[in-house]
Amino acid sequence: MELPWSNGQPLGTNLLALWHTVRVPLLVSLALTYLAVVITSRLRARASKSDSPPSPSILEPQLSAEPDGTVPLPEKFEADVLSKKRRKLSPASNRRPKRIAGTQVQKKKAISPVSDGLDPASGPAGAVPAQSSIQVFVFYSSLTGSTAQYAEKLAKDLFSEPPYVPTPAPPVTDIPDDSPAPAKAAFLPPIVENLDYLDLDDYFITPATLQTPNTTSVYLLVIPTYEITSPVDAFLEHLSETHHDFRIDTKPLRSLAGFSVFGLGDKEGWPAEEGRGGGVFCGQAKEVDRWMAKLTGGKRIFPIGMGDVKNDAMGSLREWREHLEILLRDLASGEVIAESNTLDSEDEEDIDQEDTTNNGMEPLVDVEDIGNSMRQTLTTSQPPKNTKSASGPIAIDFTTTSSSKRTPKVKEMVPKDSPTYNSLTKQGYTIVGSHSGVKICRWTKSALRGRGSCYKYSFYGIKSHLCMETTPSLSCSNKCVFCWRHGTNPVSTTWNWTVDPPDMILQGAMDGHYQKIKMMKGVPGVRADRFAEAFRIRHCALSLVGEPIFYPHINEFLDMLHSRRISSFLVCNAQHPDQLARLKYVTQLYVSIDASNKESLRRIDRPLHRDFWERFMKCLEILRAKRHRMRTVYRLTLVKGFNIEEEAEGYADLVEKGLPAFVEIKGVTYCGTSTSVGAGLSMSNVPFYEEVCEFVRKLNDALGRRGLKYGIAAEHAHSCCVLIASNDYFIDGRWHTVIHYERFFELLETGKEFGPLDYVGPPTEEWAVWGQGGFNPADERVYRKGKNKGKTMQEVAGGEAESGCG
Ligand SMILES: Cc1cc2nc3c(=O)[nH]c(=O)nc-3n(C[C@H](O)[C@H](O)[C@H](O)COP(=O)(O)O)c2cc1C
Ligand code: SF4
Repeated sequence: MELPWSNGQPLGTNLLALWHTVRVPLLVSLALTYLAVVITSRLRARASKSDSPPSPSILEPQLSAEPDGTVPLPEKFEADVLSKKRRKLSPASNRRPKRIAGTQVQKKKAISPVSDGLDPASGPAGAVPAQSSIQVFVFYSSLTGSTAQYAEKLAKDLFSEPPYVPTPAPPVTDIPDDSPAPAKAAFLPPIVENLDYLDLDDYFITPATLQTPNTTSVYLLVIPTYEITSPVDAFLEHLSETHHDFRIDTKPLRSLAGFSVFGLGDKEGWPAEEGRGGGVFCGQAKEVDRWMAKLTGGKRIFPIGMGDVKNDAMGSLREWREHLEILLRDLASGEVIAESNTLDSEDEEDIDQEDTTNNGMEPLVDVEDIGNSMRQTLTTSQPPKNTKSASGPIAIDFTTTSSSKRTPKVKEMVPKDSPTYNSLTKQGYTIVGSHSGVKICRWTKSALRGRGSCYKYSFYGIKSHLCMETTPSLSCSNKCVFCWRHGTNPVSTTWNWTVDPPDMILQGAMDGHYQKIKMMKGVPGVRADRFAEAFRIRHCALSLVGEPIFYPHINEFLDMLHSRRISSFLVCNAQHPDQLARLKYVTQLYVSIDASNKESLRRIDRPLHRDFWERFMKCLEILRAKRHRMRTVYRLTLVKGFNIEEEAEGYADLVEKGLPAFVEIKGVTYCGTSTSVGAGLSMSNVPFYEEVCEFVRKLNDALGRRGLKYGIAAEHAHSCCVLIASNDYFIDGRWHTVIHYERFFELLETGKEFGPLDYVGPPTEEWAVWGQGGFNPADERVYRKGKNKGKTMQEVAGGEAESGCG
């Protein structure tokens, strides 16, 4: 076929010619058309985007329209998003109802800032008004100070962050909403309380009452566990006694809004998880949880949490708090009042039965399962899946490791396999039996080398290399800030351990002492004559650490010492009037007077007894009565910033009360333990000798003003110690502070009554009287080099010096 415009050429040739003719205009027009299409579509897209509602994926669960057209945003967006958005909206758009796209949720909730802001008054206008208040109390107990920090942190962080939502709400309509409910009650700022010093009756027999009307309380308890006796034991005992006291309602704390417990423990040291009590990881916190469930009638807001102090306990506390906050918010909304945990009498029996039949074992919920178990707890009246009973304690393991090792219950005060035992032996103590200790003092070593004895030689004639320092009770009822016990010794108000016989303790202590003396034989400078003498103990200082008077057979122990012609100094902490009253003869009887008034004593001695001041005063009365039978001494340990300033008059009043024969005043020895550091003690609290002397003069003047006949008798500047003595010991124009030891034993052997002035020794050495320094010229004085020169031996001695009350 031939085409009209083919000019007789073949078809291919003609088509090619045609393409060459039209190609340029054609390609240009195609490109222009494409450009026009792209630009139009982009402009459309931009225009349509500016009209779209917010992305459902971000705001969907929390948003819905308000009648006034504003949008109640979830709290975490409130600060930044809400203000920006409201600023953007024109008045016209404000009047128009806003269309919100997304899945409809079951309940619309917008938490009022009042429920999260801690002060209702600080809530912005338009916030849901608070009808009542909830007071959160954060209680803690602490032996070495760390739990105090966790408790403070908990109180500080509570509600400080946006609400935590465990899982994002799935896009279905029939599940409960995790977002916070409107608050009906406002949270007042949390109050932190130390259980160790609280009058427990005021908080745990009846709930703490506040003056504020319509206020209910929530108790959060942060509890460490101790295998040894600790203040937690006293708290547990109080809870148990309250529950069993027939005069008190068995659920006296039922009007609390709720409680929850967080335990702190050391999983590496105490890996056992089953059961409760000391020796088990967080075992005592579990006990507290159980008692609180009983006393409140099951008002457990959230299951017990646990933190391993060696494995991110702060992180565990944070997780626990975040979950707890959800339930606290719900509590504030009035929707959930721990009702699934409410106990009836059958439940209580179950718990009691569980104690005996199940060996106290509790199911653990893994941290990953918290969301699920919580959801179940909140939404159904059934117990959570992994738990045996919602009414029993539900332990949540916020730590990651696990172990099945069991630790046996402790019956002895310091068992051989305990950390206390290890810690004490590392510090150089020899543990005798299960509750006694002996340690060679740095002054004993010094005397063996001819470098001087301690103040006891200057004041009373005791040679340090003939002195044994020991205690029949490593436990004490104080937690003095300057104590050397490194915070690991048992503390208790009563003796509740097995008791070793006195002869065994004495023999063990002497063996331990001689063993340590033997180890000195190779030490350069040890004098042969003194080394030989040292194997005949002539004096026993019952001080060291702990409370010797605590030992039930202390009188027999003293008798044994005296029958071996070993004199005795006994230092007690003025907290055990009954034992003090029962005490028979001591060569010299001391009470530690660490402060002149109640508040100062509480701060410095941190006593466990709630009636510590009454006990203290009673002991002074007893001492006053005993002054006719034996030499009595007040031991003052001066701590700068704690008990020196403005206290001379107060101390003078105490001297007037007890009329001791002597007042020994010494500067504190800085031990630098974490406990003392935790209590705010540093080298700056150690007074210089001049400061001690200045205080002594003030005290002496104050005594004079009261008409009390005392004088400054002797000094031992080397150990920062000064002696004030009753004028009874100023005989024939000279001080007679030295003891006639042989006479003391003879008097004892007569079996007749005698008094302290019957065994007064020779005059105080001239070099020891006040103003002469107190260093025996027969000894070699050694000064240390370097920056410590000029400070007292006590300051530079570090861990080698005598104990806080020794
Ligand atoms: C002597 C001693 C005994 C302890 N016994 C236990 C125990 O039985 N179970 C446990 O979980 N933790 C035990 N711990 C670890 C403490 O509970 C943990 O260190 C806690 O943080 C101490 O709190 P605090 O510093 O406030 O006293 C023990 C610690 C010490 C020093
Ligand atoms: S210094 Fe003495 S009284 Fe004070 S806690 Fe230590 S052992 Fe007890």
